Amino acid sequence: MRVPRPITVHGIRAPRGRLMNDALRAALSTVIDPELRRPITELGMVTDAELDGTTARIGIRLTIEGCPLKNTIQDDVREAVRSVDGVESVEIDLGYMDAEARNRLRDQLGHTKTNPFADPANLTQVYAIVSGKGGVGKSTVTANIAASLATEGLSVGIVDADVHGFSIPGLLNITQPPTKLEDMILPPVVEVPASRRVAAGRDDVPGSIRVISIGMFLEDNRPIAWRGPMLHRALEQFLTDVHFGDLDVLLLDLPPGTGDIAISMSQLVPNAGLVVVTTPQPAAVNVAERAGTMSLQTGQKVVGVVENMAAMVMPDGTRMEMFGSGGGAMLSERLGQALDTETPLLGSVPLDSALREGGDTGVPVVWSAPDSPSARALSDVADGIRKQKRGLSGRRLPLDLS
Ligand SMILES: Nc1ncnc2c1ncn2[C@@H]1O[C@H](COP(=O)(O)OP(=O)(O)OP(=O)(O)O)[C@@H](O)[C@H]1O
Repeated sequence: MRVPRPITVHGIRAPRGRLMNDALRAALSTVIDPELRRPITELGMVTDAELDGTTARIGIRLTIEGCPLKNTIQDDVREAVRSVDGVESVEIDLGYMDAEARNRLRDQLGHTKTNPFADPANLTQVYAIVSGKGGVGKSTVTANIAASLATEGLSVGIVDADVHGFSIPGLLNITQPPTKLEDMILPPVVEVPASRRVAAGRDDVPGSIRVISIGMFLEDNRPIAWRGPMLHRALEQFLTDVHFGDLDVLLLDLPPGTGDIAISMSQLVPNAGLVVVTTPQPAAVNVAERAGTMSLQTGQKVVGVVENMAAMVMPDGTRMEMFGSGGGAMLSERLGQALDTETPLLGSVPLDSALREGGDTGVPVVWSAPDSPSARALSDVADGIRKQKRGLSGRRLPLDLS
């Protein structure tokens, strides 16, 4: 029987110095690491790619042992390699990077262990979603703004630093823990569902959401009793140790109120704009106003107000104002006067069972029921945020004044 000869190999060397098969390597370059969002061939993860008869032998080196995405990467590798002419079976030799390789990778990613968002030249738009009191829907609004922006093809990050009510992982159905790569943390990534990407005409530019949450670092569901300095350190670590890559937008979900973490945030991310969430109730507006006017002390900008849990339109056309009405407009006006700047009402999100269900199932309503009244209002809020111009405060301007 004639044994097929291995296909000729050209040029490219694997990390161990072996020559790789061009066609297999080209196929492998379409496999994207789910966390790092780059082709595995660029990340030093492919150690071998040989065609032995009709069997493709692929060497893969994962970043860490117990990598939570091991199966996904192997499946993607198999699928990509099977598409190459002449391949009938795929054998994967799985290994792991040593500390040196991981450090090289960290350097290649440009992770500097500094807080990139404090750099005035950083181009990421940063917004803190704040509220005067708990339970007004701040986290739900955050998750949906992120989902809506990602649907438009943006790369979005969320820092969930709401120590007392961290809920972002549940709202986005994230069960995968972050990956630790030496002193760098890779956050789990949530992809926009294919159907939503296609509907938004963004199939070619897939957006994503990278999430880090205080809840990912706690055992069990124990309550956290942290004092200010610990909260400060946690937020600082999220901003320095987590590798978010190049983000278009970073959203910070902070505990409600005007406590220590709000002050820490203003020190760690001075350029962050504030989005103040309130319900339509006058009592909620008073406390939300205090959260907004904190910006007078911190020097941050309030970019707008979101009214949540607004009137629900019933099947007979009547409006059910469970929490009253007018709070959003009132807060927008009061903050505008107090801060002497425009603080628009970015949207009024009605009470909607589709929104609550989306939160319970981990699929934001802008994805699960995009035509529902709450999803439409939340998409408008995201549009309003997207149109914000990044503040020039603290940024270097291209002027030569010498
Ligand atoms: N417009 C809405 N319609 C129906 N349910 C809503 C709406 N907004 C929020 N909810 C529900 O209200 C509850 C509280 O929302 P969420 O956890 O987002 O509030 P929060 O302000 O982040 O609270 P905390 O700061 O205490 O964590 C959740 O169960 C959520 O599903």
